[in-house]
Amino acid sequence: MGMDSDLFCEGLVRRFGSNAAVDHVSLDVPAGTFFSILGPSGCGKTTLLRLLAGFDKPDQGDIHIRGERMNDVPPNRRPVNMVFQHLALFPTMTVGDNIAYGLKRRKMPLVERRKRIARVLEQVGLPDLEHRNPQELSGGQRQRVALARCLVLEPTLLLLDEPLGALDLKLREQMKVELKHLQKQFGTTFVYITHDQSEAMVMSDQVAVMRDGRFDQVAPPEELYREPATPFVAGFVGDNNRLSGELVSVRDSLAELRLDDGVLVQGRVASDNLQAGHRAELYIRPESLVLSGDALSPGFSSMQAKVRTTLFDGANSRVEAETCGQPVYARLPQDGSAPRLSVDSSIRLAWNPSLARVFGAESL
Ligand SMILES: Nc1ncnc2c1ncn2[C@@H]1O[C@H](COP(=O)(O)OP(=O)(O)OP(=O)(O)O)[C@@H](O)[C@H]1O
Repeated sequence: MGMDSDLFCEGLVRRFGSNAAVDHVSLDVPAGTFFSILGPSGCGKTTLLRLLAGFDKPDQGDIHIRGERMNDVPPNRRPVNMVFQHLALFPTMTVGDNIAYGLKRRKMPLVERRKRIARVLEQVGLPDLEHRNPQELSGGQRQRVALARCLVLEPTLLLLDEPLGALDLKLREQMKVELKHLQKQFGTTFVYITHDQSEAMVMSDQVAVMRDGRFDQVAPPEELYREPATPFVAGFVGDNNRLSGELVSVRDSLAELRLDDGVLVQGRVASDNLQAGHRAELYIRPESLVLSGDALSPGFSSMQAKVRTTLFDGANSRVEAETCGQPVYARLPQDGSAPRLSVDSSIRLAWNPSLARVFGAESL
């Protein structure tokens, strides 16, 4: 790890005027990792990627690729390739010539070039399309050619800037899975930026959640989902309900909260800024809320809520209810066991406190 990683950065800062678009970011990406940087628009993802590619220079901090310091190495000398959202394949060149372009510039002999092109097209599942033009391909095929064109150069790092952003929903869903398979097959280290949490979650080995130029948390997808380190991560990654109230007490690792309608509920302590008498927020996922009758499982917390509507969406069907003037969502089982819920009826939603996370309200 550390300096031996494919990508290792320490304390990267990039300022525009008084605003730090990248604000002390450190990262450590071992070889063969699918690493995503996930964050909302304007959080600094593109700025960070440009530093890695060498299109821009950090004001502070160091970038190492496979142990070599890159700060003063120009983009074309870095072992890095980049795939953009609007991938520019050369429209008048065949697929084969598009892929050959970078190899030619490296002065690779024709015979070797032919071999590499055939192999990479095979690997991306397009063995017969070498002589087509890009406009004779589907969107997904074009995407795969763009990847093949980069991967054939065998970069240490492939940087991907929202490459699925321009595709329609169905194709995007399919390409997510395909990209993940391709990355594993090639074993190339991917650094992928996106604002789409589902993309990041499905594909990545590690996800860095970025906000205001900083990383809030770097973890595998499942850990981000189950153990979000900050309220921002809890709210940004996957669906979550947020209930706010006043902290009553903390015992062992359980926090007790008084919601604004007076109900006492519990969840696991998730931050070290919890103080009795201060505001706190409890996050509980829709699938962790159960519709409960009179018999409450021992140790469970519960609250009353009023049904607003039910939202049918197959396995992701939910009820939208209201408590303390706030919407709450609970997953509805679709095996026929879900009760019929009429609008304005009162329901009880219960949860195992170990599945809820309690943060102190952030002082901004
Ligand atoms: N050349 C520049 N000059 C001044 N400010 C800039 C420049 N480039 C980016 N910024 C600012 O830096 C911040 C981060 O921008 P950046 O493009 O990195 O965000 P992003 O996360 O990639 O957003 P998006 O998902 O919308 O592309 C923004 O506040 C942006 O306005």
